[in-house]
Amino acid sequence: MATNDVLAVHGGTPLQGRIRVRGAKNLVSKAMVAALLGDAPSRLFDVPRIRDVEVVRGLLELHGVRVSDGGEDGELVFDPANVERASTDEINVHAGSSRIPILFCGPLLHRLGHAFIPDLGGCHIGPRPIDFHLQALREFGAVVEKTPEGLHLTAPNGLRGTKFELPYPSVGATEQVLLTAVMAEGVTELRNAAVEPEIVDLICILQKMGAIITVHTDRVIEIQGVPRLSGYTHRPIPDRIEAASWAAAALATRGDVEVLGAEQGDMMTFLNVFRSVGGAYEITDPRAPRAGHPGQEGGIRFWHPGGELKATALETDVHPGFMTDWQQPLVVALTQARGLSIVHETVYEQRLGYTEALNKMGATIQVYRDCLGGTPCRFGRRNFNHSAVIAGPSKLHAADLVIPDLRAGFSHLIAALAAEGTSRVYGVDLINRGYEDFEAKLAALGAHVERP
Ligand SMILES: CC(=O)N[C@H]1[C@@H](OP(=O)(O)OP(=O)(O)OC[C@H]2O[C@@H](n3ccc(=O)[nH]c3=O)[C@H](O)[C@@H]2O)O[C@H](CO)[C@@H](O)[C@@H]1O
Ligand SMILES: C=C(OP(=O)(O)O)C(=O)O
Repeated sequence: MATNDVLAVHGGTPLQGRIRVRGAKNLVSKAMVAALLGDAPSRLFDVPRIRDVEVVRGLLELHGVRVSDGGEDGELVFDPANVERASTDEINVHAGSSRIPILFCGPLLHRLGHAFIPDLGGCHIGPRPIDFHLQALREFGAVVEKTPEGLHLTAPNGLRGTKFELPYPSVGATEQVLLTAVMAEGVTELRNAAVEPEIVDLICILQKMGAIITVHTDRVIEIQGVPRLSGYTHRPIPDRIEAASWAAAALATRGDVEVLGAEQGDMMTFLNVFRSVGGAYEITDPRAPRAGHPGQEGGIRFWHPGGELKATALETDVHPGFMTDWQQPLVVALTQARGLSIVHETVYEQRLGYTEALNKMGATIQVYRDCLGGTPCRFGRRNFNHSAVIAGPSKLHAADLVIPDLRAGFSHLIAALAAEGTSRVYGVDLINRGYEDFEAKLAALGAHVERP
């Protein structure tokens, strides 16, 4: 961590104002990988300036893809005319920085017959194995060799469509199958697929490129391989995790924040919980114009309507359930709710470690190994602290905090903003991995923060 990687946060001021979210971190980076599959340039709008985008851009450029800025702010153009092998040393510069490199497997195997994948990064919220990815790739005909420097993959007999059932609806493994199956020979049937909005948007992109993908009921996706794909032009779905994070910040600080660009459809489950704990929101998107504001850019306005927040019980789950990435920011707001809130984290086994820092600030959160929810999950009886009981309301006070990962980091930041006094938050640069210009946005919302 750099010595200046610290933010002094003077808490106690409600966040108020407007900020804007752009393309979703969890779609944009995959859309960039999809551009590798085309035989013509692709154009992507609303690309946020975040670390994951830089990493994927770097990897694409190493593989010969020309990446340039388009005419609009946030527009990137990818020209895959000269895709080529990159050296393992150069690729390894990006080792440990993101999870996206694993999705280069299928596209690179199609384009080059070989792929080298460095060690993955991403948030430390559980072991995060890639066994489903590798199993699926082997089913397609890939040969995977694990070496100390990373993964080498080849496809000596090409890639062929297959029938594959995921043991759990993994987002990344579903994307792996999609990005591989679209140009594999024959038909692929994927069962127990993830159907997150970011996946549906990736399917839209692939369809624009010429892919034939059918989403059946019951998490079944069928892909008919095609011999060539063209480029795409696409404006991605907005970042629903960032939008929910600002919503949680508004609630925890008793503030009022309009998130321009946020969309109701992909946030319905979050909105229901937000309202049931006592938060207020208004859909201000252009499809719901307000009198006197015709045609203005809209989104969702979130605010604390006064009075006390109410405790709730929630379980994180795959879509359409309550997203795991919403959990950490929302829990900070739950420390301000009267009564006992219960959170059962069913997607990652180790996503509650950040609650220790909240307790240090005055919160009362107890974590449990048991499944404290209606649905027993994969982690029950496996010794993982994956349920939490939050007793509130608690008065939060300032503390020195070290950011462990992206969403936990944002939750630390919200807690510092809601707390009385000045906190020092170390390792804040990690937040740039998924929150564009977060310091400028904090300033726009009236937060008192500074780099000491
Ligand atoms: C870059 C990106 O899009 N990240 C998102 C993506 O992560 P990511 O795609 O890594 O998450 P997955 O949906 O794959 O993981 C879900 C669960 O499946 C397990 N698993 C996954 C793959 C595998 O091969 N074996 C295995 O056991 C994981 O350890 C985890 O417990 O979806 C998660 C779930 O919505 C989000 O929290 C992340 O923000
Ligand atoms: C877990 C997350 O991301 P990643 O998969 O990139 O680590 C996240 O965005 O909250």
